[in-house]
Formats: sequence, structure tokens, C-alpha cells
Amino acid sequence: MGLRCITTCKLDALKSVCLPNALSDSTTLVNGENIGSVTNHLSSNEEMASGRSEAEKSPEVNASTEQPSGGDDVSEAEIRKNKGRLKNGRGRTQSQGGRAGKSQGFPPNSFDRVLLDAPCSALGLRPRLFAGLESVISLRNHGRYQRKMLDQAVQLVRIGGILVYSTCTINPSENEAVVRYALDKYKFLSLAPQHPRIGGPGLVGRCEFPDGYVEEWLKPGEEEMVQKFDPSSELDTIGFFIAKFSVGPKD
Ligand SMILES: C[S@@+](CC[C@H](N)C(=O)[O-])C[C@H]1O[C@@H](n2cnc3c(N)ncnc32)[C@H](O)[C@@H]1O
Repeated sequence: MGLRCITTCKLDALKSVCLPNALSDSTTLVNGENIGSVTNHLSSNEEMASGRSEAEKSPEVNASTEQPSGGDDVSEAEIRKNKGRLKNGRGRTQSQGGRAGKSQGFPPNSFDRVLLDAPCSALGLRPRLFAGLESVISLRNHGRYQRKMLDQAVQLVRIGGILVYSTCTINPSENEAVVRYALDKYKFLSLAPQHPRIGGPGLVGRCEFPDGYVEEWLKPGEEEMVQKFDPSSELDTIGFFIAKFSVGPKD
């Protein structure tokens, strides 16, 4: 594919699109100058998906991490950060081979392909090492930030490109309903065939919730275009969902 290296960057997926003129001439998309201030404190899906980092919630913590770490004056935040590193390792943003740079986002149509492996309720994970408290309503609400992320991802893919949306959950609100949203809102998107095809079909139809809310899923003919992995099937996989979209002319 002609790939020579992969540049990693840390960026809020809910704010991943920037206007071309928002980038100053002297600023690169992935700003290496700021690498020193990249931290790895965003740990929970909910925290990131909410669009609010821990640093935003606690400005004093963020400010104190800016202190030099070598002197006697080690802040509480620095101690906490080091404890976290001991527990969790260096983290993906600082793994060997270079740190992730900060990104200001990318102009529309910047990418041939985008994979939105979205944060989700993770109902398909096996073994399940944690059990989040979910209700019918909270399960439905995951779709809200997933749709917002998809709105951003759609803008980033150029015409003729590919967008893949995936989750590790079996919850239709986060899978089929997000696909329905994408296809209904962005007429230039179409479901593309997937190879290899190992998973089963998606769910066709709609669901009426006890509070009257109606959620639309796939239409007949669309079910075989997505792949749904059922963790209770003989395939012996985790629960997973994949939808692949072709991006047509956006006008
Ligand atoms: C299903 S995981 C993706 C895993 C990834 N494909 C990998 O192989 O490591 C979803 C990831 O999205 C991250 N995330 C959650 N909210 C985010 C946001 N607003 N912006 C960027 N990433 C976010 C979570 O921290 C989590 O690492």
C-alpha cells in the first residue's frame, strides 16, 4: 500500500474535524512540539466519549502536571501520575517507537479510509472482566456519542473512500441503529461488501421501547452487508459488529 510509517496522534474523536483555515501555516497537523505535554490520563471510555477529559474537569490537576518532575517539589498530581504509570505501564500514547503527538484535527476529506472502532457498552467482551451498570435507557444512549463520532468520521473520508464502523457489543442500539442513522442521514454512504465474511447477518426491523421511543434497524437486504459476531454461537468469538461504508459523491 506504500505505507512507510504510521503517525499516531491523540485527539478527541468528537472534535476530529477542523476547518482548513483553522490550521495556521506554521502548525503541522500532528504537532510534535507539544509532545511533552501529552499525558495518558484519559482512561475510561465514558470519560473520553463525554468529550470531557479529566484535565478539563479538574484544571488544577492539569496545571500541576506541568511542573518539572525532577526536583524536590513533586506535586500530588505527579505522584498520582507516576503511580498510574507503575500500574498501567507507559501507555499507548508513549509506547516504544515514539509518543503520540497532539492533533488539532483534520480538514474534511483528508483520508482514504477511516476506521471508527467506537467506544461502546462492550457487551460482547469475553471474558468480561468488568461489569458496567447498564439499563435499557443507558444502552440506548451509547448511540448518541457513537452517532456524533460517525458524523465526524464521515466528514474525514474523501469521496471514493471507505469508512468502517465497528463495536464490540451486541446491542442493536449501537450497531444496526447507528448504521440506519448513517444511511438515512448521509445519502452518499452505501454499505459495502466485506471480505472475509465470517460473522452472521445484522438485525432487520425496528424496536419500540416501553417509553414509546422507536428505534429503526436495518432494512431488508442490508442485513447480509454487515457482520455480527454472536458470542454464544459456535464461532467462539467475542461479540462484535462491523459495517463497511463506501463514500460516494457528497454533493
Ligand atoms: C473499542 S476501543 C478502540 C480500540 C482500538 N481499536 C485499539 O485497537 O486499541 C475505543 C477507544 O476509544 C477511546 N475513546 C473513547 N472516547 C473517545 C473520544 N472522544 N475520542 C477518541 N477516543 C475515544 C477509548 O478510550 C478506547 O480506547
